[in-house]
Amino acid sequence: MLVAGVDSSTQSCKVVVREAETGALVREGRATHPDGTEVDPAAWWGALSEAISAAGGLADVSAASVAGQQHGMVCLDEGGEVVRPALLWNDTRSAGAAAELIQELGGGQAWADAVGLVPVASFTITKLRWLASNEPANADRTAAVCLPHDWLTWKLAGAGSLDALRTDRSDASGTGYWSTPTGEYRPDLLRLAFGREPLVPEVLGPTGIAGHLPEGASLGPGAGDNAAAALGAGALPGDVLVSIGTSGTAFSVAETPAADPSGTVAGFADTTGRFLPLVATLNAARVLDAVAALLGVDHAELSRLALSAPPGAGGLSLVPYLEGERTPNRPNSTGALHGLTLATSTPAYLARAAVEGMLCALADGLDALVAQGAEVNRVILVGGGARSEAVRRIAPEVFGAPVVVPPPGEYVADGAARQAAWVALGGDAPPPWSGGLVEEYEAKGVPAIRERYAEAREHVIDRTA
Ligand SMILES: Nc1ncnc2c1ncn2[C@@H]1O[C@H](COP(=O)(O)OP(=O)(O)O)[C@@H](O)[C@H]1O
Ligand SMILES: O=C(CO)[C@@H](O)[C@H](O)COP(=O)(O)O
Repeated sequence: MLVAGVDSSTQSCKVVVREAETGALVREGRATHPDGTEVDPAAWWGALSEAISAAGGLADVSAASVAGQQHGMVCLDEGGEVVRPALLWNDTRSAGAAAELIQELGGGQAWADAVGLVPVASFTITKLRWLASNEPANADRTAAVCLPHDWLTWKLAGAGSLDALRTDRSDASGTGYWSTPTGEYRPDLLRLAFGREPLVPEVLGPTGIAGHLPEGASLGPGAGDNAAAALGAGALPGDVLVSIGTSGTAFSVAETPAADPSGTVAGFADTTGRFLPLVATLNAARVLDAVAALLGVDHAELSRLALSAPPGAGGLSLVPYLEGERTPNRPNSTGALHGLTLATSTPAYLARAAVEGMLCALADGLDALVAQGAEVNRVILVGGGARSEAVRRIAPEVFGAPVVVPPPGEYVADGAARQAAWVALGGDAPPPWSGGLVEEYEAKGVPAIRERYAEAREHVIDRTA
């Protein structure tokens, strides 16, 4: 029996077809997404169709699930047409709306208690407030609001009435109007943000059926991409997953919901009925892309250069806020390079500072998870940035914990496929797919890297416009 999993992520769409019982990979395909923090969902549909074709089609699968980038606001009118391009998780125009909403509900603690997170520009609820305030005609046309994975699942199921929209608790928990602690929508918060209650998708349980493909295969509930990665990588208690994709994320599977009034840790839900405390940064793999482009080298050479410079890069510290930042909440900030001397003005030192700076921002996230009660026995590194040898070898020095790297793969799409297998096979738990051999990286922690970074990150300036 075959199942399919989809990862509709920020930069691309990936499809895997696997054997339901064993998880063995049978076929895969991918296609790219356009750049930008505002994207017409039609581009995702085009990329999904291309990736499905590249993966040999879905005619022979028994079930499929879609995972996707979290938080993006997809507004639909009464007829199911998209009202405006989706605002993505990394679009910071709703930072002011986030500040308003925090103040209106009575502060961070009130939000953490109500839904498990404190609004920042990434979360859907702030985008709805921005729409109501800045594009009233588009707000008026909005009959339903859903997330990227909900919309793609609905399209795969034939784009019926708006009542057919479905989601899952992991992605619902990133909206700001669904409560992780209670497992219910908060229509009052939707009204607070948007002035009224647009239709929102029904939230399915872990193996709920969201619809069917034209050939009859069941569509699972799907998931937010980070929750799907946790399922795909088979994280155990004491593991923290760090994903280095467009976003950088650090998260673990927990038995109880997080409620961090500072907003650093977002108290998301996972795909299985548990919880997924998570810290996200806006700047991860693309920091390395940018520095490689700046130096005129490819990723392999960037990695070689970084590893040729000493730990700490001679005091050169790169603060990676190239897209503004969400953790810490500095949406208008810019990146910075501190500690430049004649000796450190070389490609090798810059490459090392880029890798270390990007990892230091994630190490701050690990600290925040620990403060919320997470154990960090080991870090599992996934995402495109984990393909860099420099990242893999420098990560334990920065994190001060052992790092394991599963074989290169598409862990979000795999998690979606494993959910689809659970839907197809039934039972109390997803099938126990065995992962491949992991590579282990251990190194003595180098606290000086983070100490220097902590000093540097206090000295950034905001963008001019
Ligand atoms: N060897 C490598 N070293 C560093 N970065 C890499 C490498 N290979 C791919 N990447 C980067 O990883 C990112 C894509 O990772 P991915 O996890 O698929 O992101 P997303 O899920 O956000 O679309 C791109 O920015 C890409 O340039
Ligand atoms: O905003 C978050 C998590 O809260 C991001 O992790 C998005 O879910 C996008 O993920 P990638 O495309 O970078 O994997």
